Amino acid sequence: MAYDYPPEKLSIYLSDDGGSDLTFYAMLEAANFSKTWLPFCKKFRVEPTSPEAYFRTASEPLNDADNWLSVKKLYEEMKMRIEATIKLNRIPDHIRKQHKGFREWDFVLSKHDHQTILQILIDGRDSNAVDIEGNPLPTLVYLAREKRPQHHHHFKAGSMNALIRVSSRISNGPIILNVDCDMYANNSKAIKYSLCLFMDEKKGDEIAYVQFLQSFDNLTKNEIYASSFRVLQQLELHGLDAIGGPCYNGSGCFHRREALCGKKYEKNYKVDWKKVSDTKADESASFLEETCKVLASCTFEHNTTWGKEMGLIYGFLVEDIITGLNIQCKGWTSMYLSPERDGFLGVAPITLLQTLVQHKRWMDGHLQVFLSRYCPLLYGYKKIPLKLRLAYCPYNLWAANCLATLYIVVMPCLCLLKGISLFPKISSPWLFPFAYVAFVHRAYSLNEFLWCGGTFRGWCNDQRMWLFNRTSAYFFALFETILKLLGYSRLNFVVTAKVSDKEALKRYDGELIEFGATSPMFDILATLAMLNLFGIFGALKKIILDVDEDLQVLEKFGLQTLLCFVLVTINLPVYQALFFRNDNGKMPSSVTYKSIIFAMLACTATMCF
Ligand SMILES: O=c1ccn([C@@H]2O[C@H](COP(=O)(O)OP(=O)(O)O[C@H]3O[C@H](CO)[C@@H](O)[C@H](O)[C@H]3O)[C@@H](O)[C@H]2O)c(=O)[nH]1
Ligand SMILES: [Mn+2]
Repeated sequence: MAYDYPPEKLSIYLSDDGGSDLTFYAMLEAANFSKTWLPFCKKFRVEPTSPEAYFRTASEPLNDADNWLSVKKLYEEMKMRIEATIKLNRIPDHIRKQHKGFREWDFVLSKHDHQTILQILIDGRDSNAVDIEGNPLPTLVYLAREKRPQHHHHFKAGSMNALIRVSSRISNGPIILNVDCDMYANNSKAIKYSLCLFMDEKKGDEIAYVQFLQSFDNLTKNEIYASSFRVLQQLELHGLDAIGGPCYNGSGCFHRREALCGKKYEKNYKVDWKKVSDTKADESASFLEETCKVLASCTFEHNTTWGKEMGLIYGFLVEDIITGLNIQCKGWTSMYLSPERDGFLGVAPITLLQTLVQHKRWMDGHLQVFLSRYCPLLYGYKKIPLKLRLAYCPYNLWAANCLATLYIVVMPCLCLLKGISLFPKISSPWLFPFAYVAFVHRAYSLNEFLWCGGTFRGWCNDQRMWLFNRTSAYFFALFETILKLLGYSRLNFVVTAKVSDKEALKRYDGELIEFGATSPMFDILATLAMLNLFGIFGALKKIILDVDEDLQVLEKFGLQTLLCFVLVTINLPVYQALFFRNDNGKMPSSVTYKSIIFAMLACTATMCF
């Protein structure tokens, strides 16, 4: 709400897919607080404009400290009221009386079974809707779309489409910004920046969306879970600008409403910005609340093209990617923006399992896109440049990467135990191509990583996460996508966890990898780690026992042993979690036993046959 932009031209919509009266209450409090907060932001040039993030680090200014402190106190009191209510887990009567909207929850059966709840908390057209200094406030709307067990809700895409329809009736702004629930505005100029691109006289009218770089405010220095996608975001996505535009990443993205609603780009399409502004409805707020409800109902989309041609596309785990691709295939371009001060900050997963689950969903979704009729190579034919079609493919095929990685993790090590040499001898000239791939390619990657502002340890962690992801999350993603194709499994969006306990948070800040749960993914990771440990033992045994052949062994198995050694080094935190840690983040003992048994079985089987 506190963006550096005329408030009367802003409307903010919150989609509550949880359909919770607690969220509604928090929003009501926020609406009230905004009357103080907006003038405060202007006066003290607050950045970031999220009070929670701002007060976490800011200290009072020298001039007008009293005013500053009183607002901070107001904020903290509000926070306490909200937290107390959450603890109570119901809305007390004196609060219920504050707003007619609470009455809606008398009819809510559960979060999966309720009517549309639509409340205009601040009506920007109302002359009484002003802040404490008498300036207008932006419109603020709460929406919980209708949910019924017998109707599919299509996850985030469904909720976005409901929002698009409701907002088109109430404010109908030509540009839509969408932000995930775990992100906050970090740069009050972001709207103006994106408008600069949309309103560019030469190229602006071609742009369908402006995607901001996704950053996170909870990253540690060396990013143990490699969540920032440093190189991808800072180099690769920028590069796409030159060949048709970046993909849509789901959050921190400004869309042209028309393009999002399915309009095709026509040559010489021109927007007259003076005309598009101010097409607001002139009915009363309560009338709008009643008439818009049907737009967010379960049945509204039946027999329409919503989810197919209009709005976000249904049926994919990466609704954002597929929607962006579809828009580009309609002739629009897109742009990538990464201002010096990040536009939006989000929350990255803080445990290994959360990270793996998130990756699994993404890779599952990407592969699903590749195998669907939207496969960029075919679907984009004659619609988008070949370069852009090709650029989508590496991401789409990330999951398939698991096969090669699993091979390189398992086979060299087993062959080492069995005494089969896979790579050229150390003295052979054929060693060169292998050495080249192994060292030069990694050196290049390290260089890129450092260039994008990462640390050396960060790069090592990044490499480890590649290994973990590819051998577990991607493998399961591949597996599940195939099952889905064969009709054995259904689409399921596993929401990334937003809360974790304090101890886990501490370990995260200390950059200690959090296992602490049983999961088939951990079984795989631990087994592979054990396997390579056995491989190294086997190699050492050979070197020590065959004393006179000493050099022969190294000569023949040098590269293979080195590979095993590198894998063992990458896996050091796994051994630590398996055998040496005592905190709750260690590997559960069932995983330890399983991994030892599986690895031993694999080794014995190889030795015997
Ligand atoms: O049934 C649902 C499920 C999710 N969401 C919203 O979708 C957003 C993203 O969900 P989250 O669990 O945070 O997923 P992430 O993995 O963090 O999200 C990334 O990946 C998603 C695609 O998999 C994109 O939609 C997101 O924009 C992108 O940030 C959140 O705001 C959710 O509230 C809904 O509204 N309804
Ligand atoms: Mn998220």
